Amino acid sequence: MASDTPEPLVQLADISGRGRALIASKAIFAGQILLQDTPILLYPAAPHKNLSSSFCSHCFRSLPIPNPNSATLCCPSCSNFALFCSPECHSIALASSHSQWVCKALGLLRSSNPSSELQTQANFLLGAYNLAEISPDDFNMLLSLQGEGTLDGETQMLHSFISAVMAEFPLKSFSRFSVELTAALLARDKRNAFGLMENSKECGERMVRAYGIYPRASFFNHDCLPNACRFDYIDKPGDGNNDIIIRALHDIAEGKEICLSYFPVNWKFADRQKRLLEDYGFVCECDRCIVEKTWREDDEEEDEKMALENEEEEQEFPHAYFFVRYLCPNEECGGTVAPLPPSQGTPSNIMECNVCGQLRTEEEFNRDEDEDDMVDD
Ligand SMILES: C[S@@+](CC[C@H](N)C(=O)[O-])C[C@H]1O[C@@H](n2cnc3c(N)ncnc32)[C@H](O)[C@@H]1O
Repeated sequence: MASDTPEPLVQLADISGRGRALIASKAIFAGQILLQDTPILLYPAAPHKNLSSSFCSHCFRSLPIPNPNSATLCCPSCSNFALFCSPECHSIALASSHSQWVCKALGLLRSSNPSSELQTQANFLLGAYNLAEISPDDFNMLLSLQGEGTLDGETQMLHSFISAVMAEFPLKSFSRFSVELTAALLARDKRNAFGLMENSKECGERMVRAYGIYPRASFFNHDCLPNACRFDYIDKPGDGNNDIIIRALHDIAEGKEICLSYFPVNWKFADRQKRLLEDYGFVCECDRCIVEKTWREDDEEEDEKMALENEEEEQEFPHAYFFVRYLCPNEECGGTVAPLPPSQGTPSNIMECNVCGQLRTEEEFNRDEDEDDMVDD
C-alpha cells in the first residue's frame, strides 16, 4: 500500500572528519522545509535584567499582560517565578518539569544568585536529570548526541549543588548520576543546544529566551557559508510553537551535505574560528575560511568590501555573493534570509529573515540592500 508520508528530504550519513551529518536524499529546492524538529528538552536562559516580558514556564510563549481580575496560573512551589499560559501547560509542567525536587532546587538556585552562565547550566542539568526520571528514552537520546565532558571546577560545583538536593529525594534514576555523567551532559548541551530568541524588536538586541535540545536537528554540521538556516516561531499560537524549522537557502543537489551556521553569518574569521574551536572542538576549513585565513585581520573589512564591489575579486571570493543574497539588510540584525517554501512547485519570491522576521519580496530585499550600501559608503 502506498504511504502518504512524504519521503524525508534529508538522511543521516557519516562523513570522515565531521562525524554524523545530514545530506540531501533528493534534489532540494530553495525555501523547502528540510526538517521540523520538536525538542526533547527545553529550559530557560537566565532572566534578562532589561527585559520586562514574561513567558510560559512550559511552552515558553510570551504571556499576555495579566488581567487584574483573572487568576494567574503558577506553580504552587515556585509561585510567580513559574507562570503558565494555559491550564494544559500548567498541568503538564506540574507532572513533569515542576516536580517537587526540581522546584526545591530552583528555589535554592534563586537564593544563591549565581552568574547568568551558571544559572543557565543549572537549569539545563535540572531539566536533564528530570528527563532521566520522566522519559528515559529521551534521556538516552540526549546522551547519544555529540560531546565529550571535562571535569572542571564549574562542573564539580554544579554537580555538588544538584547532588545535595537529589539526596533528599532518592528517586530511582538518581542512582546513576556521577560527576562524570554531569560533565558528559554539559558537553552535550554546549555542542547541541539551539537558542530560541527573544523578539528582537522588543529588547533591541539578540537575546535567548530558552534553549532546546532537538535530537534530529543536532546532526546538522556547521559551515560558514551554510546552505540552510533555521527558523523558530516561539510566540506563534497553537501547538508546536517551540519546534524549529530548517529551510534551504537555495537549490541543493542530491547527496550534498546540508549545513547550518552555528552563529550569525557576518562574524569575522577570527571570532568564528575561536568559537568553533572552544565550543565545538574543531578547526573550520570551509571554502570561506580557506579564503579568509589569507586576509590580514585589520584588512578583513576592506577585503570583504572589495570582494563585493569588484567582479574579478568576486570570483576569487566566492562568498561575496552569499552576503548580498542571504544576509539580512537590516543593520545590526545579522540574520540569514531564506525564501518561503515553494507553493505547488513554484518558487516563492518572498524572503524571510530568521532573526528579525521581516518578510520582503526579492525586489524589496534588493532595494533595502542598495540603501544599506549607500549608508555604508
Ligand atoms: C551539533 S553536532 C553536529 C553532528 C555531529 N557531527 C555528530 O556526529 O553528532 C556538532 C559537532 O559536529 C562536528 N562538526 C560540526 N561541523 C563540523 C565541520 N564543519 N567540520 C568538522 N566537524 C564538524 C563537531 O564535532 C561539532 O562539535
